[in-house]
Amino acid sequence: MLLTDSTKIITRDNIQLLHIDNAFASAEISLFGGHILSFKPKYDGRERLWVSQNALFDGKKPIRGGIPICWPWFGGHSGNTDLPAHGYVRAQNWDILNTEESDTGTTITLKPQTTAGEGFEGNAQLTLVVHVGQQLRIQLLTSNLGNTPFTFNCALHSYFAIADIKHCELLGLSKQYSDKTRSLQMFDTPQPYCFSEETDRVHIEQPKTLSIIDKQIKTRILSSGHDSIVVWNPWQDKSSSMDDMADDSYLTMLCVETAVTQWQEVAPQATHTLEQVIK
Ligand SMILES: O=P(O)(O)OC[C@H]1O[C@@H](O)[C@H](O)[C@@H](O)[C@@H]1O
Repeated sequence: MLLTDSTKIITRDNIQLLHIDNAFASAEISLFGGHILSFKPKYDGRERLWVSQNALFDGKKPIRGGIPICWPWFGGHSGNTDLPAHGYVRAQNWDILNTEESDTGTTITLKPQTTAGEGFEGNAQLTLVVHVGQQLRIQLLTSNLGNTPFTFNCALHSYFAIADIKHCELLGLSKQYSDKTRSLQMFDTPQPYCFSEETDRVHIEQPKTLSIIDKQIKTRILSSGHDSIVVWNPWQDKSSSMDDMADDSYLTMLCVETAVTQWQEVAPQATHTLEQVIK
């Protein structure tokens, strides 16, 4: 695969990373999982993504942090609890299909080595298109190559780097959410939306724009092709119980995930596009 001048491959432990450095930004994408690990626009030099200091790069376990790709289901599998949470492509090696430079940045196209796996019957093609420019644009395209429709769920499970979870606010959500920490009961979205405990919520609404306000600094998240936004912070006890998170690391991260959780149908020869843009 021919890489452009602004892209190179580096190795970290057992995995290969694509490092991108162009006039607008730098970024890093792990070929294990098609998993974006870093995005730093040059106009402010601020890292937008959080990666756990205890994350494993063993090429077996999904990386804790960055933007895991959840597909073709979200959370646990509905029929078989033995199957991996969030699907199987985040623990797979991905291939580079193309790298391209334009006036606005570098575009990288990747695909997982296979889309077939236990727990999913569809004949699908999955493509990840990442544009690294002044903003980061991520598109996850799910195409149906078969003759019958299939349904799937997915998410761009972004971990945002923040200064302090106890002093940050999420703007842009207003309806009800299903609370995974309270037996999936429905609650009204708090206003203002601040954080003081374990948070694991599926908001069934489709806001185009969300903002994380963190010590006056704003990170903007634009979404399309989604039916939900998932908001997650494990808080202290769960962080401590996870091997790949430090005890206090919940303080500096917030997941805001552009997601499909309501089983999107894809007709034969059709393509569904899930998109998240980070500014
Ligand atoms: O540990 P994992 O599989 O990466 O998942 C992390 C979290 O991901 C969130 O999307 C889920 O809503 C949480 O329930 C889950 O704990």
